[in-house]
Amino acid sequence: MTQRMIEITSPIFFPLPRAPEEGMDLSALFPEKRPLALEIGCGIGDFIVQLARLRPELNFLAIDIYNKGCLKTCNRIERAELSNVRVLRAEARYLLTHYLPPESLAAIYINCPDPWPKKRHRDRRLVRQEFLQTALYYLRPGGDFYFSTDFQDYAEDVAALLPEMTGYVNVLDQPLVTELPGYPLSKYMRRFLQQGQPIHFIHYRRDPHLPPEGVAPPTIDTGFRLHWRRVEHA
Ligand SMILES: C[S@@+](CC[C@H](N)C(=O)[O-])C[C@H]1O[C@@H](n2cnc3c(N)ncnc32)[C@H](O)[C@@H]1O
Repeated sequence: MTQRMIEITSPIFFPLPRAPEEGMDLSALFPEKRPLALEIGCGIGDFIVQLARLRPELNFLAIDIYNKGCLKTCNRIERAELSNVRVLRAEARYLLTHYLPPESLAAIYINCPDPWPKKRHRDRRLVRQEFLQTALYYLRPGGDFYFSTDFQDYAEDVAALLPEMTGYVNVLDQPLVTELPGYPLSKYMRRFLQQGQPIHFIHYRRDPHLPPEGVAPPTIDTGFRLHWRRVEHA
């Protein structure tokens, strides 16, 4: 699908260069130095605006490949006068593996990622084993991994993968929950809840005792939408 590109001039938006530049440090985009967290697929920004208010001790990168969503997110952040969010138009795996140092994230949030409900499209899902391995590499020890979805089988797949992986510990006493007190609701979550569909939440953490050498570097080099950056900027 081709997107109509709207130029984003908001000071909240950071136009990511095609390739990382020498000495580039995304944590320097913020007026105050704080631990850095990442929301992947921020949509129109209604989750991040709530979260950034709730967690003023963190700086947030909110990313999406959807240009109009980035624009709407910037507008929301500007209206809310929040200084701890920057919006980037970026593909998740590309951003992680090209622009962020290992162990640089205090938290990763992924809400209602594209579910790819058809069986033959399941391998297009973002959150699979390779992705979880990559996320672990970029989380700092003790860093949080949050995942929510309205798709039960997506939630079950992720909930089955995580206990098998060295380096993640479950923060909850169950693999999946349908309520996570204090966790803001995104646009998609609200929509599904209004339709009577539950949202499934997962909250793991990188094992705080896992040494850096205990985490394998990412191997992701293929995957649906991973070509996006090259295509869009060609
Ligand atoms: C179903 S929407 C959910 C939006 C929002 N998180 C919510 O819960 O309301 C999924 C979003 O993820 C974005 N997205 C999908 N794949 C992505 C990727 N690989 N990297 C970054 N964003 C992605 C889409 O453009 C879309 O805005």
